[in-house]
Amino acid sequence: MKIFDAKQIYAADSFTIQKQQITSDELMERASLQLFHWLHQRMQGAPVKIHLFCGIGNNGGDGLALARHLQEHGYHIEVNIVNYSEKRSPDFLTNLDRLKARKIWPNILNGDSAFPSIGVDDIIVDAIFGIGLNRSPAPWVVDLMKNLKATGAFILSVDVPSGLFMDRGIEDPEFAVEADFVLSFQAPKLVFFLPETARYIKQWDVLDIGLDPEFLEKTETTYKLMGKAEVLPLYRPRQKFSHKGHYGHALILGGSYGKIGAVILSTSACLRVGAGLVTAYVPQCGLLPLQIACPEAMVLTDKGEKYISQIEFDLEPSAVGAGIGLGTEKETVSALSAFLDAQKSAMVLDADALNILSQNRKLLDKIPEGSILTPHPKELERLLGSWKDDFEKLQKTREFSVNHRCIIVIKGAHTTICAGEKCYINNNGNPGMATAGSGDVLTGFITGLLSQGYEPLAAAIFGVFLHGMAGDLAATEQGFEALTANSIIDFIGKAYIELLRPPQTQEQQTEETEA
Ligand SMILES: NC(=O)C1=CN([C@@H]2O[C@H](COP(=O)(O)OP(=O)(O)OC[C@H]3O[C@@H](n4cnc5c(N)ncnc54)[C@H](OP(=O)(O)O)[C@@H]3O)[C@@H](O)[C@H]2O)[C@H](O)CC1
Ligand SMILES: [K+]
Repeated sequence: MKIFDAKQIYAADSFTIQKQQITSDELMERASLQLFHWLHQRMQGAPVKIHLFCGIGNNGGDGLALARHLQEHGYHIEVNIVNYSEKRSPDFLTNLDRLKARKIWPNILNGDSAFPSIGVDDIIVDAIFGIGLNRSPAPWVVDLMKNLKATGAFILSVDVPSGLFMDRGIEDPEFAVEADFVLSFQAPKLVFFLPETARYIKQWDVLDIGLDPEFLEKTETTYKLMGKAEVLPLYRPRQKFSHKGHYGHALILGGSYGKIGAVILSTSACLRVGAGLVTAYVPQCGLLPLQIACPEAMVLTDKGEKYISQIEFDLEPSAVGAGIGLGTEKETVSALSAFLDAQKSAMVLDADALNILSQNRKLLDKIPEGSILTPHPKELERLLGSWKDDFEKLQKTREFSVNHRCIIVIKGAHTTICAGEKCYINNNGNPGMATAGSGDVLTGFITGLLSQGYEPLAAAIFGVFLHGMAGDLAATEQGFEALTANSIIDFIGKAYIELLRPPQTQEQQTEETEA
């Protein structure tokens, strides 16, 4: 699913208005009717008080139009206008007149107004600011936002939580509304998935307001949300008359004294994602544990007892995943440097391999083209330097990806894959996966996919999605707390099955609900 920026949404608005020969007011009416239907379907006329807080722009206009539909259907509403500017938009004014014609008189809230009384079981509709926010809200508006939160009532935000910018971070964490639910028009917004702003959005849904489909199709976006529709076409089915040689020979390279477990996790993940053959290359102390834990894998040992000091082997792996538990000893750095000189095809670089690259920046030029780097945010910071907000972080990551011709997988709640100027945001996975070794498993998955012939970007996208899906299936059975990295490996088979399961027909869905 594409994630459009504010400029593209405004452009889609104007294009739609022109092509469909409608007025902007009609578009607002569509938007507000969608909001109303969503609410009405869930509330079924329940006598809960709904407090609408409307700004003076089009987001506020949506709120006013929604108030009218709610009132027409007998809902108990109270309308407040957050009067932060005198520049009221024409469609806001039209909807204000329509409300007044129905004898609904909104409270006008200014800096010195008392905050209306709201019960904890009431509902708040937040239509203060939409995608048009371009400066921090005035202190009294911030106070009002704090008061909304303090009521404990359910907050439904229209389009975006008020106070969030679409292209930069906020100055202070209190400058935005924390929404329990966001109803976003046409497409989700980037801020829903960024670590600094995602906390303002507990849940979200998209409302289709009929923006021109052709325009949306043609408009290229920097960000895409990964879903089954994007991931499934990447799948490479296994052939009936194939043998293990068709699925590549992957090499997992890493480990040091006390960190052999990481290699075990990566190696078994690589096997279980479908690699034909897997060899682990480890220091000598890793031989026994690996042979016992992963009997299907082969093991090659370095001459170093406790850490890798000179990478030498006599095989031509179809994919390499390096860095897990590697350590950053001086000899290991030289060994990795020499290895990178010889390695020509795209590989996966993780953990200490990334730390070594950050500390020895000359090595960055040796990264084979198309390689996949899988940093967690701290490792990313070591590679890129610090950033002022998530937007700058993503911009720097994209630049790094272009300059070093590699793919970067930023691990996190919404793992984000940057490949050149394009980024793909993952939307599955769960907090149970924030556990030791989860990243080692991901490295194993991506390496295993590369070895089976997936293109680097496809391997990264497919691997991240399957990893999240396996984690979700594991969490369903085990809960968040008991989930370990091994659980993710154990559920990879079910994740494949789930991914490949044909969509249910309407009849099957009904049968399931009735059962
Ligand atoms: N296609 C769609 O998705 C549709 C969306 N709709 C809704 O429209 C809003 C966007 O509406 P817009 O009027 O452009 O912007 P806002 O309502 O967010 O803001 C209104 C104006 O407020 C000014 N502004 C910005 N920041 C501040 C601030 N901190 N303090 C005071 N005022 C501020 C700014 O104007 P200025 O000229 O003063 O800079 C804004 O323009 C979208 O989110 C949807 O809810 C349509 O209803 C249908 C189509
Ligand atoms: K809003």
